[in-house]
Amino acid sequence: MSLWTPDARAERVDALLSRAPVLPVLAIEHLEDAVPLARALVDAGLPVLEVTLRTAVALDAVARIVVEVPDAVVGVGTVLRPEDLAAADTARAAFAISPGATDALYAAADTACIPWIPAVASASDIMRGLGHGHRRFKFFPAASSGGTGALRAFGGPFPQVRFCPTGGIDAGSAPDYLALRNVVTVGGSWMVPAAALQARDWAAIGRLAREAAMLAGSVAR
Ligand SMILES: O=C(O)C(=O)C[C@H](O)[C@H](O)COP(=O)(O)O
Repeated sequence: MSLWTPDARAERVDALLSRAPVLPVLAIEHLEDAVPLARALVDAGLPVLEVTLRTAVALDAVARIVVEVPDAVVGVGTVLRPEDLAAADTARAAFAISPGATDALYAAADTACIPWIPAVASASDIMRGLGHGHRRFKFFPAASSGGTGALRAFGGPFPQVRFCPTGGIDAGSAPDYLALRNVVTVGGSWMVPAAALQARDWAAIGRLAREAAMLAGSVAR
């Protein structure tokens, strides 16, 4: 038995992800970077963040951002196992998002209060997700799984499905994705270049984030 109806789940994910055209995907190595990085992104107009579980401090970073940057909508990324989903909930993240999906995660998400966004890369993946009552998916790795052409093609058999394409997208290609009716938001790390993060150059990250936040305005759907 699921706590979520398909409608409730899709509405909740849309409400979260549609707050910004771009979802920054973050790998935070140093806990002290979490709050200034989140502030730079939120102030630039990108309030929805994905903090990936790729680093040891990720969950502590989420907890800090939740408390200290109240305007941020923080999700936990790289959710690979049900334990990760539970940890995201405990850290008071707004959502959890994965690079793929497993039966164990589909089952755990049914009884979790935190909304979970599985990822797909094929029509079969989408059909499996639909069978579990999901209609919102990350599309990963977007660029190498067919990019905008694949998303346009998915729109035929799956008109009720919308996506957050992520993986290999940058400021140049993001507008092409955002122009598609079945794209809610675009995920990516391009606005947080490794060198700028290492140098704690929040101004440079803020500039790139501001450009990313303006992308939706340049797109006619
Ligand atoms: O770690 C995860 O859970 C992922 O799904 C992977 C990330 O979303 C992408 O690696 C971001 O892609 P880039 O913008 O190409 O850096």
